[in-house]
Amino acid sequence: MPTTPALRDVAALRAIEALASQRLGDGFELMRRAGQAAWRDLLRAWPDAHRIVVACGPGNNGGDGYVLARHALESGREVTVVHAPAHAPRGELAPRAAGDFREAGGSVRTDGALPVADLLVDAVFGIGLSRAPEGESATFIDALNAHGAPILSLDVPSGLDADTGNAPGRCIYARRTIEFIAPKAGLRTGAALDYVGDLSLATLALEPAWLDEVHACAKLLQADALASWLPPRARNAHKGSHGRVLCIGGDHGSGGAIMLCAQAALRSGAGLVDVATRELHVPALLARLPEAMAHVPTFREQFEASLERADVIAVGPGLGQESWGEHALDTAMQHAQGRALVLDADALNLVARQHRALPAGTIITPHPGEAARLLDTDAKLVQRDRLAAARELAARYGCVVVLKGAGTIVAAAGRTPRVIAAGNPGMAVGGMGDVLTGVIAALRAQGLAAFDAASAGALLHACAGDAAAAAGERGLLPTDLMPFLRALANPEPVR
Ligand SMILES: NC(=O)C1=CN([C@@H]2O[C@H](COP(=O)(O)OP(=O)(O)OC[C@H]3O[C@@H](n4cnc5c(N)ncnc54)[C@H](O)[C@@H]3O)[C@@H](O)[C@H]2O)[C@@H](O)CC1
Ligand SMILES: [K+]
Repeated sequence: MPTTPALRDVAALRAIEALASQRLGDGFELMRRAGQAAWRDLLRAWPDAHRIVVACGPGNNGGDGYVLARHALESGREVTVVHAPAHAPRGELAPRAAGDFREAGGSVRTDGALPVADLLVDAVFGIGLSRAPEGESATFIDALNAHGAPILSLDVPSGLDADTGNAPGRCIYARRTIEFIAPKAGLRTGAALDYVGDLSLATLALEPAWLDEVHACAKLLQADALASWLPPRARNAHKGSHGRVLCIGGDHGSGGAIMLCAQAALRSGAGLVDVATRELHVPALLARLPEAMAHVPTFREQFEASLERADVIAVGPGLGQESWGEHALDTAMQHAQGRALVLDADALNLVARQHRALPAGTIITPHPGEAARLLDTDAKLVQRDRLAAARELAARYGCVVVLKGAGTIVAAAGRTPRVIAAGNPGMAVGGMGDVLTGVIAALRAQGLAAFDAASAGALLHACAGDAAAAAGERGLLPTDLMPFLRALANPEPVR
C-alpha cells in the first residue's frame, strides 16, 4: 500500500463494483476473485487449519464465503457451510456460488448450529449491513463469537458499519479481516478497532485507475509517511529558526499537564518554549525543564510580552475552567492575530461554554467528550460517526480538528480528512493529550501549515506511543514518549 492510501466509503465501493462488473463483463467474476483471495489469505494466516466452518449470510458477502468454501473443499479441508435459517442465499450471485459449492460436494447446515472447527470464516454481512442484527442474525453472531475458534472476517466483521466504524448491535470479533477492493474508512477508527483484528487487503486485480474514478472519503496516514512531513534543518539554524511556542495552562492541581506539553514541544523540535502557568508551579517547572521560560498570567505585562513574542500559542492543558483559566484564554485570544493557535482540553470546554468563534486556521484537539460539548451533543453520538463529527467541527468552527481516540481523525474544511493508522490503548492515560498539544504546537512553530502540523503531530505522537509501548501498553506514561518523539522527529541520521 502507498504511504497515504485513499480510504473509501460504501457509496464509492458500490460505484467501483458497478464499474468493474461492467468492464469485466460478468458480475460473478468479482465474487470469484474475492472468494479466492480470501482463501489465499486464510492459507497465509492459518496454514494448518483443517476443520473450517464458513458462516454465510444471505447476500454477496455470503457468496464470497461459498466461493472460499469450495476452494477449501477442493484442497482437502473438512469444510462446513453454516447459515442461520433466515439467511438462505438471495439475489443473483450468492445462489450461484452456493450451487457451485454443493455441486463440488460441499455440505450446508441451515439450522445455524456450529460444528467443532479450527477456524471460523465470517461471511454473514459485508458492506450491505442495513440495520442492527436482530433475532436469528443476532443469535448467529453471538454463537460465532462464543465458539472459541479464531474468526477470519470477509470484507467487514459482520455487524460493523463500514462507513462509520460503529457497531449498531451485535458484531463479530474477528482475529483478522480481509478487505476487498479498497481499504475502508470505517474499519480504522473508533469501535471498529475492537472488532477488525489484523487487516489485510485484496484489490481483486482491479485497475488502479478505476479506483481513481470514485471519491476518497479519507486518507490513511501510516508510520512511514512521517519522514516526508518533517522539514529539514538548515545547517546554520539558530534557536529562532525553529519557532517560539508559548504553552498556557496548569491551574492549581494540574501543573503537570502544562509541563508535559512544554517538554513535548521541546522534544519535537521547537526552538524556544515559554510556559505561562500558576506561580506555584514555576519552581517545579524550572527544576524539571530548565530549557523552558516561565511566566505567570497574573503578571499582565510579562504575560503579554510572552504572547507578543510567540509564533504559536498552545492553550488548554490543565487550564481549568475557573476565572484564572478564563482570563488566560481571553488574553491569549486577544493576541491571536498573526499567530498560530492550538487549543486543547479546558480551552475547548471554555470555547464551548462561551460559544466563542475561533480565528481561521486554529487547531483544536478534542477528545470525544470535548467534541460533544463543542457540537452540543453527547460523546456517544460523536463516537457513532467520528468522521462526520470531525468534519462537522471543522465546518462549524472554521478550524483544523484533531479528533482523538482510537483511529485519530484530522479534518479541515475543503480537505480530505486523514485517519491515523498508529497508536495503541496504552496511550489511554491522563497526560497523553497534553503531550499531543505540545507536539503539534512544535511542528506548527517549525513552519508546517495548520492541517499538516496537526496531521504530522498526531502521527508522530501515535508512533512515539507505539515505540514506547514495546515495553508494555499497561503502565505506559506520557513521559515515556519523550525519547521516542526525539528519535522519530529525526528520521534522517544526523550528519
Ligand atoms: N457487489 C460486488 O460486485 C461484490 C461484492 N462483494 C461482496 O459483497 C458484499 C456486499 O454484498 P451485498 O450488497 O449483497 O450485502 P451483504 O452481503 O453485506 O448483506 C446484504 C444482505 O444482508 C441482509 N441484511 C443486511 N443487514 C441485515 C441485518 N442487520 N439483519 C439481517 N439481514 C441483513 C440484506 O437484506 C441482504 O440480503 C461485500 O461486502 C463483499 O463481501 C465481493 O464479492 C466483491 C464484489
Ligand atoms: K463479513
